[in-house]
Amino acid sequence: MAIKVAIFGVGLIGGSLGLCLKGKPEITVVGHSHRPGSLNRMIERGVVDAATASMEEAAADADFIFLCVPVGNLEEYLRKLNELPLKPGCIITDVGSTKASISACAETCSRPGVHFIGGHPMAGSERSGVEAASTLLFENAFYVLTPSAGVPEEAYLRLEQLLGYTRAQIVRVDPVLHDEIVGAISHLPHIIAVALVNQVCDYDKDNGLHRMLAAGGFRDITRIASSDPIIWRDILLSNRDVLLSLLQDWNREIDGFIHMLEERDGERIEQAFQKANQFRGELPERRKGAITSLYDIYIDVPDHPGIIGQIATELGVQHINLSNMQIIESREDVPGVLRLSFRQENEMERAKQHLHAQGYAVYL
Ligand SMILES: NC(=O)C1=CN([C@@H]2O[C@H](COP(=O)(O)OP(=O)(O)OC[C@H]3O[C@@H](n4cnc5c(N)ncnc54)[C@H](O)[C@@H]3O)[C@@H](O)[C@H]2O)C=CC1
Ligand SMILES: O=C(O)C(=O)Cc1ccc(O)cc1
Repeated sequence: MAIKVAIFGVGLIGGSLGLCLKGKPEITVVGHSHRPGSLNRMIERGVVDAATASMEEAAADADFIFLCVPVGNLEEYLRKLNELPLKPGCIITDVGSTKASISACAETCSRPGVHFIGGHPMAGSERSGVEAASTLLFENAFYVLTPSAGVPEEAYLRLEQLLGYTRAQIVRVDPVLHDEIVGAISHLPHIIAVALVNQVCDYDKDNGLHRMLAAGGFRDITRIASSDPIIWRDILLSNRDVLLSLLQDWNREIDGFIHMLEERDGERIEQAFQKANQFRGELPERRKGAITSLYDIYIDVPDHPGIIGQIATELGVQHINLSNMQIIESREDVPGVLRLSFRQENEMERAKQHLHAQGYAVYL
């Protein structure tokens, strides 16, 4: 039975969904863009089977409609779709980073035979646009669904089944609770990263030394400050009330540090680092809240061209399956440390021994 999937907004997330679904049995993926000039790009990038600037054409006969536009445009799309002829049983879902307002909007404009199920893949990056789309983006990540009470279980299960192609782990969460949690673990960190970068940017104007000396820690904590301004403007405004409350708590945390420093209270400073260290150590570190454990080793990578490809080839020749590799930058001009991740402990052990025998500094 043919399944038509329409994706509105084929950027990082829409494009990655397209890559996960295109070419799967019976599935045809149609991309929609409000800018006719970007239709060719999504075809060339291979993320959709067909592309159109007509909402009617994209939505006609679709079994699933994914809204992947900025949060500030979601409600307008939902309202417009509701005025179009849609296939009976059609499921409309979105990928927006907030869920309370779009879920409330869906309840006000729901219509019989068309089901809205809010969604939020808890994976992404600071990059944006279809060029950054990846088949692997959602693998092992959590994918939140926020169906309202009126959504038939059959529709929920149909969407869950389709999303199986993303290899993400589906979790059902209440939309308001979703925004509170994601406000704390994603939206607040983005604000903090941006505020910190801008603070340092202002100091840097005097001499340029801050920029030059900025080390690994600054880069680690501020990567997400490079995220798309429009996408994040919309997310923050949509989760305004939650964020205002979280920022009050943040001010209290910072006041705590001011107080500890004023009092030269070394003991409390130490305790603050210990508490953070312990909680962070307990996080499911393995990227994107992974379902399956990964086993990691770290190696120092010498600074010469082709070294990373050489290491991957050496493991390949030994038939050791590498699950992921990541350069952990310490300085801009030095490759630094390479993290190699394996799904099997014995593969990690074999890699460790092999690379050690080849003269690499390997550690766990
Ligand atoms: N960036 C991330 O890491 C994540 C983003 N999200 C959510 O996914 C959605 C899309 O974000 P990304 O794919 O990152 O952004 P993106 O910028 O890569 O893609 C956005 C897409 O929407 C289209 N678009 C932009 N403005 C529009 C407008 N005014 N009207 C109609 N279409 C418009 C763009 O042409 C583009 O195809 C957002 O709602 C965001 O909150 C969810 C999870 C992760
Ligand atoms: O790049 C990162 O670490 C992110 O935090 C990506 C991200 C951005 C927005 C979301 O709604 C979910 C995930």
